[in-house]
Amino acid sequence: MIRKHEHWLLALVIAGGMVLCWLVFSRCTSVSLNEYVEGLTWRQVNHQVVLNHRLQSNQAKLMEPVRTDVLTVTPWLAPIVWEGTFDPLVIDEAFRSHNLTIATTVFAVGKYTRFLCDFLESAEKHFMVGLDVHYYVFTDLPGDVPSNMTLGVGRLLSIVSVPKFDRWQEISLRRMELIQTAIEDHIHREAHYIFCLDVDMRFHGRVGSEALGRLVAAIHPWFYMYPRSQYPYERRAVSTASVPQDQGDFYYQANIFGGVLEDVHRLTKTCRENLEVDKSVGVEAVWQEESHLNWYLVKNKPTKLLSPEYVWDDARGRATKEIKLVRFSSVIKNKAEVRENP
Ligand SMILES: CC(=O)N[C@H]1[C@@H](OP(=O)(O)OP(=O)(O)OC[C@H]2O[C@@H](n3ccc(=O)[nH]c3=O)[C@H](O)[C@@H]2O)O[C@H](CO)[C@H](O)[C@@H]1O
Ligand SMILES: [Mn+2]
Repeated sequence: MIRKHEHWLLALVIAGGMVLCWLVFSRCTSVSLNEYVEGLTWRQVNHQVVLNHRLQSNQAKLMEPVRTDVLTVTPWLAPIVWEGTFDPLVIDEAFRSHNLTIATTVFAVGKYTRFLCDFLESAEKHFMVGLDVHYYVFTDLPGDVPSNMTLGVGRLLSIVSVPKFDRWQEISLRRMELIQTAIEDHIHREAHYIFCLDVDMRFHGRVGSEALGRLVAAIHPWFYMYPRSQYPYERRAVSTASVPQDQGDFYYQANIFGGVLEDVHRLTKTCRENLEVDKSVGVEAVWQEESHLNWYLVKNKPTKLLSPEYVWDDARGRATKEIKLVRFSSVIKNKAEVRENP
């Protein structure tokens, strides 16, 4: 009787040991996976503003705000960049000596390759002029990427081959996954900052170092005058992108977002994971990856916001009086003709 009892005890100890080993092993593998991602080495960014002793901006006067018609700082003390809030000479001088490389991702899949020429030509005139820019063109049609474009000094273009998905929504939302993977594969070694841009866009004015920050997003040109309850966030609780009526600060447009590699990597990884959870239950958020981006930015506040000057829409017509300068805007496109599906 006692012997039988001992056998049971032994079996119990062995089983317990096996469970313990499995727990330790599975923890080790998950830790090492996390470490792989966290172990990426990010290029350090120097945030000091050091100016040439001869260069001074006009004196800023505390009692004379430069813009009284718009909000220039958020409740969490992030600046909102508008014309008049910065001195381009001072900002450029402050960043010039840091030898920065700005990775710039742009997707041109299927018929969207037709937008590349104007996009790149205008970017060469206005986007991060004076800094090193490395464009990464993600496309399924490498032969359609303009090859005769002369890029400025310090500016490079690489082509990243990607598959074409059947639906435009899928092409658009898969960008989160493809950007995450590209950062892990090589971009983390190659750049200090990254900007992720739509291709059906054109630059009209300066988008320079004033737009650099840890985590940067642009305020959507169609919704900034509305209360948060009217923002087109995903509202269905079944989606991981769901935002309740009483939350949210601004509605951001996904046509331009960026920041330092580490922060943008975390953003794309989280959005990609949430997009996959949604997909597994057959849900697609109302504005695809833009809904997920907005959900992320409700929780993780951007450190710098770009006013709608930085993401205008030609379809809105002439800019309103608070927009002193349209810098970057969506071109009008025939959606039915250019997209894969309605
Ligand atoms: C006014 C409006 O309706 N805005 C929404 C619409 O923006 P957009 O109309 O700006 O979406 P879009 O058609 O420009 O697609 C986004 C980007 O994906 C790439 N692309 C897309 C399709 C394709 O066949 N090939 C290709 O390369 C390309 O870089 C393009 O710029 O859709 C987005 C979908 O995420 C967002 O929800 C926007 O809020
Ligand atoms: Mn677009």
